Amino acid sequence: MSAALNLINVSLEYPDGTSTLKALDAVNLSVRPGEYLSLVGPSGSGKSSLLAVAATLVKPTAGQVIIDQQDASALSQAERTSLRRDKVGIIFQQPNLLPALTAVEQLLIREHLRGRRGRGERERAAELLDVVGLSEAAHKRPHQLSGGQRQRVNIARALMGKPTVLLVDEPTAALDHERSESIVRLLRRVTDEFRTATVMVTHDTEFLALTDAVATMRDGRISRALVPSA
Ligand SMILES: Nc1ncnc2c1ncn2[C@@H]1O[C@H](COP(=O)(O)OP(=O)(O)OP(=O)(O)O)[C@@H](O)[C@H]1O
Repeated sequence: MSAALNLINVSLEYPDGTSTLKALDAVNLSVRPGEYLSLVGPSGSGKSSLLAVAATLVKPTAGQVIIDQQDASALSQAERTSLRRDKVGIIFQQPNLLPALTAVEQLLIREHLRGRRGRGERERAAELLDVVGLSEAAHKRPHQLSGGQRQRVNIARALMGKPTVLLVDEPTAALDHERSESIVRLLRRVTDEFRTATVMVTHDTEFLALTDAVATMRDGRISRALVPSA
């Protein structure tokens, strides 16, 4: 099966005084639909840079980012924005929910702004809240939800646009052990059910066995290994 996300020889350089700093150094990575990849590595090794480039939020200095057969590097900025909107789900460490909105409204707001206000959207939002175990909390606002529940809303919201690629940055950083495990398990389940190519940056090495493979970053370079068995 062809990859849903393909990075080919991707480099990202930042100016650093008189020289340049290579945040990404000729990175090659491909992730298939239904595959759940952990991305680990020390602070400053390039994990966030890789997610930002894969999300098409940052243009690499060199190389290609291919999402669902489309080469983002060959697109205009407007085309990249619509590729991102249609194909990429992004889950940041902090859920960034809007305080005034209920859980179901958090899922609907983006569709609403896109002019999609039909019954289909409301049904999908209800279905996704069920998938993440929050049917009962659909009408609660963020301050009435626990940290784990807020992160579940964040995950459901990222799935609203039916993404091909799901990029997740430290989803468990603010959670205790038990809640962290249930979030990693939930991401496993949605990866299987929705066939997303999921990349999760994590420091929680104890949950790596729930994912299919581990890529390690060091000084902007990546190595990929099969996941060690639990
Ligand atoms: N906007 C920027 N301008 C200049 N240098 C940057 C910028 N963003 C990142 N860097 C540098 O690029 C390198 C990779 O950073 P990156 O944030 O991708 O690492 P990371 O592995 O995600 O780190 P952490 O685990 O601490 O979040 C670091 O040396 C960092 O200082």
